[in-house]
Amino acid sequence: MKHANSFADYTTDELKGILLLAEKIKQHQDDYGHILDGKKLYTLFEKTSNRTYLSFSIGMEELGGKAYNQLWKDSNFTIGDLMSEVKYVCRNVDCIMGRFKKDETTEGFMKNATVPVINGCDNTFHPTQALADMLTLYEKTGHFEAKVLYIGAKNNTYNSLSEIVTKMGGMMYGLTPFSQITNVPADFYDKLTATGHYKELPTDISKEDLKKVVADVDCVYTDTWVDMEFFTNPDYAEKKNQIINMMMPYQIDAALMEGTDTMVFHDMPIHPGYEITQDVMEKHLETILDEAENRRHAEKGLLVYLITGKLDV
Ligand SMILES: NC(=O)NCCC[C@H](N)C(=O)O
Repeated sequence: MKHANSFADYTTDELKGILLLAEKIKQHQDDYGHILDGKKLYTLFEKTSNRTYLSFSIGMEELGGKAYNQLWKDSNFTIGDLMSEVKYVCRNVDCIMGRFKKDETTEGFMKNATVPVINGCDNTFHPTQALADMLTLYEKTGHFEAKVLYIGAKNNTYNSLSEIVTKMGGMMYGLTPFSQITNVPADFYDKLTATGHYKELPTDISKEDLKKVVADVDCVYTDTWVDMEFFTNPDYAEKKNQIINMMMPYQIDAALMEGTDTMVFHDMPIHPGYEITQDVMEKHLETILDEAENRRHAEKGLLVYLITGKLDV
C-alpha cells in the first residue's frame, strides 16, 4: 500500500506509469467508467478548495466509485484522537484524500491509515498539482523531461513541482525571493540540487539573464505569494503587505514574456495584479485551464494506481 506525499517515495517509472495511465483514461474514458466500481474515497478539507474538491469528487465518479466529502470543522477530528479516528475511517473507505494545514496532520494520517492517503495540499507538498502540471507539460511538449522556471514564493506547489521535474529528468529553475516553507528537512533543496536537474537562481539576477532562461524553458510557472490559509487572515495582513512589496519586482508581466513562445502555468486561484499581470493571465488562460482540468485526469491515474495497485489496466 502506498500514500501520495513526497515523490521521494516514487520511482521515475512509477510516475511515468501513473501519468501514462492518466492520459489513457483521459483519451478512453468509456473503457474506464467501471474500474473503481464500489470503491469509496473520503475527502477531508481543513483548508479551502475549488479544484481539489471538484476534481476528486468528479474523478472518482467517472471511474465508477464514489467520494464522500467532509469539512474538518464539521468533523470529530477537531475533538478526538487522530489515530483512532483515522483507523475508524479506514474501516469504511478504500482511499483518503486530505487537505490539512500542517504536514504533521498529513503524516499522522499516513502513519495510521490502512488505506492509501493522498496529500491534497498541506504547508509542505502539493503532489496532485505537480502530477497535473507534468501531465500538461507532457501533452504540450510530447516529453516528460520538461524545463520549468518557477518565479514566486517557495511553497508547497514549488516543492512538489521541483520533485517531479527533477525526478522526470527535466530542469527546474527556481527564483524564489520569499519562502512560505517552514518544515522541510534541511537538506531537501540540497538533494534536489545534487540531481543536477535543479537550480536556484540568484534573486538579484539581471532582467537580461532572466529573459534568457524564460526563452529557454517550456514554461514559466507562478503561484500565489500568500498561501490560502493566510490569505484572508487579519492577523497576517501586515505580513501579507510586506510580502507583496518584496515580491512585486518578480511579477510575471508582458515584458518578461515578450519575444518568446514560452507557456505560462499557474495552479490557480490566480491573483491578477500580484504574481501575474491581468494581460499575461488572459493571454495564457486556456493553457492554465488545461492545467487545472488535468488535476482531475492526473488524479484518476493516481486513484486507480493507489486503490488497485496496478498500472497496466
Ligand atoms: N490548485 C490548487 O490546489 N491550488 C492550491 C494553492 C496552493 C497555494 N500555494 C496555497 O497553499 O494556497
